[in-house]
Amino acid sequence: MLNRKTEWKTSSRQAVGGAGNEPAASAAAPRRRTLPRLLSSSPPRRKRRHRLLEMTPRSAHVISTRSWAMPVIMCLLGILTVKVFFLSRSDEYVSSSRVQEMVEVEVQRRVQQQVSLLNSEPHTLPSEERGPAVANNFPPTADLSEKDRMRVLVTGGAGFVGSHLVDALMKMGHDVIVLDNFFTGRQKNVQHWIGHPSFHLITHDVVEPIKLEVDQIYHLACPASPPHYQYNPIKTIKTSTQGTLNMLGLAKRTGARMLLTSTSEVYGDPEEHPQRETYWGNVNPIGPRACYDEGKRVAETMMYAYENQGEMEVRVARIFNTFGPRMHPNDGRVVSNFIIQAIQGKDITIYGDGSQTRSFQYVDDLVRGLIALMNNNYSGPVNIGNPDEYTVKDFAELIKSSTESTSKIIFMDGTKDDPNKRKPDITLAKKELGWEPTVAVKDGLVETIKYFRGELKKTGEIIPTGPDASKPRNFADPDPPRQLRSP
Ligand SMILES: O=c1ccn([C@@H]2O[C@H](COP(=O)(O)OP(=O)(O)O[C@H]3OC[C@@H](O)[C@H](O)[C@H]3O)[C@@H](O)[C@H]2O)c(=O)[nH]1
Repeated sequence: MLNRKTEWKTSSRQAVGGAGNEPAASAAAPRRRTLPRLLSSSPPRRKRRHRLLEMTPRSAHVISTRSWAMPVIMCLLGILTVKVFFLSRSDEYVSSSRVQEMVEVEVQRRVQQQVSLLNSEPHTLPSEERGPAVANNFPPTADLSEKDRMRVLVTGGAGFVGSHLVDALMKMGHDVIVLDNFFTGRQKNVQHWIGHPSFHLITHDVVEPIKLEVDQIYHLACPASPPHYQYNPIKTIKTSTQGTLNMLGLAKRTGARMLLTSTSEVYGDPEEHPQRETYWGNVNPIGPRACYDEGKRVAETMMYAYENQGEMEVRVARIFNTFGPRMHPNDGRVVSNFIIQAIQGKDITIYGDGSQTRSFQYVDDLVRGLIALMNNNYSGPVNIGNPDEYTVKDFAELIKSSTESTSKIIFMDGTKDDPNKRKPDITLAKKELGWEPTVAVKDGLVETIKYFRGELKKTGEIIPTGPDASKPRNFADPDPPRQLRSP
């Protein structure tokens, strides 16, 4: 050992010194070697690798002095070669060319599958390929001529009213485009049209602009139930203002006629009864309902400003309380709450003393009214509602008897700025549109109760959305209250 070390030291000195009898080179070499040692105990990795690869006279000398190293290295190489040979024959070993071959085959298989899907008619595909969202049979649609068929946009088309309007337009034979951000809308409301060549569903928030080619626009998008629109008042205002501006911009660019679904809430807590379209309303501009009421009022203002300035065709429907199948189980409005409570034997909750009045129309009548207004020459605002007026207390009794419920009717605190009375004057709609409601409230209730019984069967229990859900959203808590989530 000692001899070898000495031999190595001697030979390394010989190697360095022997490399050059020039003094400059031999003086510089020790300085280069000692500097890294000051910084670390071993030389840097890169340098070490470099030294191994470099065949300097010193390393050549080291190899030559370790003559036993060569057979060991050869032996190791031999073992490695044998191992690679056996591995390549085993099942676990897959060469890179084989991997590439397998990938190509798989890609080809998938492309062929997609091409065959595209070539088949959507309604003839086996159900497992279509997925659960596509209906087996579409409802029948009219075969309109190219001249009569229109591209109709329905914003909020997956909502309660929107989806019924979509049904009517599809059945008439038009091409229908639905825009919905699914805040209160549900895909299942329009599921029966998915896959139909004339139906297009786009997930989109009207607060953002969109470019489409359309002939008519029904602009419904906006939460309409008090707990929903009060949940995020700023968003409600943006939807009615920015959303309506975006749709007006689209209408102007395409030359489409546009209908805004406004509301009886533009009359606020009315001092005129029943309300005619000429009444200017009584709205608290800073109350909890203002985000919706004032939002719709300014939306109406924008519609007529565009009409006056832009030579556009606009229509405004002031919709009164509406009910029917596809109302959201967490809607929170009086019809859905009372039915849900009654069929589950829960307390029927009246806000206030129940003397306030409302007039209820069935959704089919509303849809007929909207289509009549859109396709009529009259362009001023028109009330669309059923003048059949009830106190909320009488309405609770009606629901209780219609459902043969054992529920108790209870009275809770009234809500702020709740209008005391509401009933449409529909003289104008009768005269200009030849429209009036045809479905009696009791008949409409039969269908609606049947629908909610079906929903209850699917979900087991429905917890009605109470007045607490109306509290504006706290921005520190981004999680929506349970009542606003889809069941
Ligand atoms: O559980 C309930 C729910 C509601 N109510 C009361 O029932 C009356 C009707 O309330 P709703 O929530 O159904 O609807 P509102 O009439 O207040 O607003 C509606 O007006 C017309 C539409 O444009 C809108 O859809 C909506 O804003 C109110 O007096 C309300 O306080 C109850 O007594 N109990």
